[in-house]
Amino acid sequence: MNDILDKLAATLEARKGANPETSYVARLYAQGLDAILKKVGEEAAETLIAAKGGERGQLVYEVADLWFHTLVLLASQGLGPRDVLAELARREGVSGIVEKASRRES
Ligand SMILES: N=c1c2ncn([C@@H]3O[C@H](COP(=O)(O)OP(=O)(O)OP(=O)(O)O)[C@@H](O)[C@H]3O)c2ncn1[C@@H]1O[C@H](COP(=O)(O)O)[C@@H](O)[C@H]1O
Repeated sequence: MNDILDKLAATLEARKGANPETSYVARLYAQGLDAILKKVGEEAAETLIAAKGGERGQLVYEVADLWFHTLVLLASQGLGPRDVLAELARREGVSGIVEKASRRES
């Protein structure tokens, strides 16, 4: 399942030297962080609308757009999906309720 994430991450890295005329990703990089953040925000909003609309296929489509743009954001910051997967792995098995309570104690 991570194959596609690794492949996409490699493509996003390679696009750092690509032509913004021919590459959507290179265009986003060239537009800068605020433009990438704007797309992440838009895709998050479209995900909310899709979820409220109740059409499962549309929700998957919008979440794919959201994940894609967050991967562009990570790449722009020198990060990648493996960093996020490592964080999720670190959290694995720790209940959110327990984790939140431990934050209050410290
Ligand atoms: N997975 C994606 C992917 N998902 C979504 N998108 C693009 O993200 C944009 C989403 O924008 P919106 O949904 O807001 O639609 P829009 O209104 O057309 O967009 P805007 O005019 O608002 O920018 C569209 O242009 C989609 O085509 C993607 N573009 C590229 N990829 C991957 O990135 C690779 C590199 O792409 P290029 O850099 O373009 O070669 C591709 O081979 C794909 O694997």
